[in-house]
This record gives sequence, structure tokens and C-alpha cells, in this order.
Amino acid sequence: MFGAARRLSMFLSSPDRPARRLIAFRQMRSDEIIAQKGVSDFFAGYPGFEGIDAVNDPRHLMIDVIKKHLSKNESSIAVAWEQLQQCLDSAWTDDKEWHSVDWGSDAITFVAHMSAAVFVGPELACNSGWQGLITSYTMNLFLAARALRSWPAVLRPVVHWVLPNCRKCREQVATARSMLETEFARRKDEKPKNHKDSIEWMEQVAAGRSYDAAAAQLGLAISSIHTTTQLLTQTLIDMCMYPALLEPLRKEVTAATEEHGFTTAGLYNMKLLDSVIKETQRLKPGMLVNLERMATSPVTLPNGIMVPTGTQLAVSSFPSAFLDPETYLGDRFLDDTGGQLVSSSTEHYAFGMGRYICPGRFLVANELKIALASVLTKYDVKLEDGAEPKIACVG
Ligand code: HEM
Repeated sequence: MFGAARRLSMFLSSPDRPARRLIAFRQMRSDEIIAQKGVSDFFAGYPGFEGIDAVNDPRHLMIDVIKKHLSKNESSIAVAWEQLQQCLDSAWTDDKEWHSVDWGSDAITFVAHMSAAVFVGPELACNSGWQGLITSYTMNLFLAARALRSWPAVLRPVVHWVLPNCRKCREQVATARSMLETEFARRKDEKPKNHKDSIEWMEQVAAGRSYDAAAAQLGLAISSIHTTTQLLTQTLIDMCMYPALLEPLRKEVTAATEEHGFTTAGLYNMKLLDSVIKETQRLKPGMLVNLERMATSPVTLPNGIMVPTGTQLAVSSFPSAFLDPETYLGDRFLDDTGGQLVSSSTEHYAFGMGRYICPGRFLVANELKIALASVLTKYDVKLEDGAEPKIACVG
């Protein structure tokens, strides 16, 4: 079956595996706490930063949509799968000869299409204007935040009106509003109404309360697209670097889809694939530190260290609690109860922990399994001759 697969070699780049354990821990003066707060709190309320406001909305409307509707939705799997097949057909084609693809750019296209189909429905997901918006807003937002930070605090409320990246963000929010208005108008007259996407779920969760639909969509884009893309990109690179994994993965995917199709049950049965993704995430967690918190009252740690109020804390993303921690073992989590990608533990907390644990992790698992299972069953993949991807620490 796989002899007939289309063949791809990939241009890939990826940085130096991080080996250092790093713990950020320092006390801050109260004025520094404000200055050091992340993009999320510090720029809340600036026009153009509405995507962040949606994530931080104390009413948790967007987060409730993710938790109640997005996470365990059978129809989302079918919608994402359908989008992915269209992306593969047009980007990777059915050419049976080996051909090079730009995996870095294709991975974001695949994730942005799958996510958008679930967030706003397949029609808007395929709109190139919408795609451009959701894939570039995050970067513009961070560049805008960086530019704004270089100005003294008293001038920021004025200079943000003229800084190019801030202006770009405002334009993008306006574009999102206008495109969504068109989508709302289109849906208003539609019969029967059978959309199952976050546009509809926001209405249900808001239950009459006012909310900014464009901000919610941009908030979903910031939270999901680049994070998921990074994990997808690296997992396929790792599979190519450890090609002995490919055949067992293909067998597992074929058995799971033959019995259950691309459904919750089918994806659940891709356990080796789950382990491979989790192992990739262990060695490239996306952030050098995680579990960022601030002490709101004094805390004494078990080792006696006193953490005063206002201290910002973060934990290294590279716990050394694993056997042979530097080695990539695709089946490391295969027989580990509670070792699924979506589970969090004191050893593996790439999705965070506790009250603030990432609510989007179920969608991440579904999208990655859909994409990788489809790639594995349709294509042979290998790295370009001479390519030696390495993970680099940035920060
Ligand atoms: C590989 C992809 C992803 C990674 C590694 C990731 C990681 C994280 C982490 C580390 C946190 C903070 C958890 C904590 O502090 O305990 C977080 C929060 C969050 N994530 Fe994700 N995430 C990913 C994908 C997504 C997706 C696809 C969505 C949306 C569908 C999403 C939505 C959110 C939201 C809304 C929060 C804030 C939760 C809150 O404040 O209660 N994430 N994510």
C-alpha cells in the first residue's frame, strides 16, 4: 500500500536541542512587576490588542467555548480532516515522484486551515483574506508590543496611534470585524441553520451578554495557530530523523482508521502517534519556561525558601526526571498510564497545569493526529539529503 505513496523530501530547519535546566526565580519591585508583565496584561485595552483582551476576559467566554464545545466535538474532527485533505491535495499533490516541499510554510497552512474550519466554518476558512489575517495577527501583535515597550510608559497612550505595527493591528481588527459582519449577514438568512463552529458557540456561551466576536476569533488565532504549528512541524521532523518509527506508526494509523475512521475513537487508538508527539514536545516544549505565576501572598516552599508577595515565578520546561532525558524515544509514553499528550504531570507540563492548564490541548491532539496520520498514509517522507535539523534555544 505504501509503495504507491507520493514521495516528499522536506526543506527543514530547526534549532539545537536545549539541554540546560533553567529556573527563572527572582523577586521584583512593585514597579517592575508592572513593567515585566507579559504582553497579555500590560497592553490590555489598547485598540488593536483586542485579541489579547478576549483571552483575558474575566467572564471566560472564549475559554468556555474551547472547554465546552471545541475540545470534545466529533463534528470538529470531520471538518478539520476535510480541510486537511484539500490542503494536502493542493500543496503536496498526487505526484508520485519525490519532490521537495517547504514544510515550515506548509505546516502553518495546514494548521490554520484546520483550525479556521473549526472556528469559523469551512467557507470563511478557505478565504485567503481570512487566512492572511489569522496567520499574521499574532506576529504583528508581538512586534507592536515590543515597539510600544521601547517608549516611556507616559508616552505609550499617544505613540501607539502612530507606531506602524500598532496601526497594522488596528487595521487587522477592523478587517476581522468587517469579514465577520459579512459572515453574520450571510448566516442570518440561511435555512436550515446548522453551523457547528465557534461563531455559533460564542453566541450560546454569551447567552445575551455583549462580546466582541472579532476579538474572540483573533484570541483563538493567537492562542492556537503558531503553538500548534510549531509542534506539528517538529514532530514530522523527528519522525524523519528516526525513520524506524514510520512503519509501526503507519500500521497503527491504518488499523485505527479501518476500524473507527477519523473519529474520537480512531484518534484515541493512535497511541504510538500520541507518544511520539508527546516525546517531541518533551524535547521541544515551545517555551523555555512554563507555569508562569505571581505570588499574591507570601509562600514558603517545601525546601524552606520564602517567596514574598509579588514574586514572579516560572518553572524550567526541561525537567530531568526522565530516564536518559536527552534521548528521543518515540514510544517513551506508550505504556504510561496517564501519559497521553493531553495529560499533564509534574514531569511533563508543556500544556501547563491546574486551573490555567491549556484548554486547547484536545484540539491540538486532534489536529496533529489528523495531519500526521494523513501524511503518513498518503506519502513517503524524508529529509532533504544533507539536512541536519537542530533545535536552538531562543531567549
Ligand atoms: C501545541 C500547542 C499549544 C501549547 C504548547 C499550549 C500551551 C499553553 C500553556 C503552557 C498555557 C498556560 C498554562 C498554565 O499556565 O498553566 C496555555 C494557556 C492557554 N491556551 Fe494553549 N497551548 C497550545 C494550543 C492552544 C490552542 C489550540 C488553543 C485554543 C483552541 C489554546 C488556548 C489557550 C488558552 C485560551 C489559554 C489560557 C487559559 C487560561 O488562562 O485559563 N492553546 N496554553
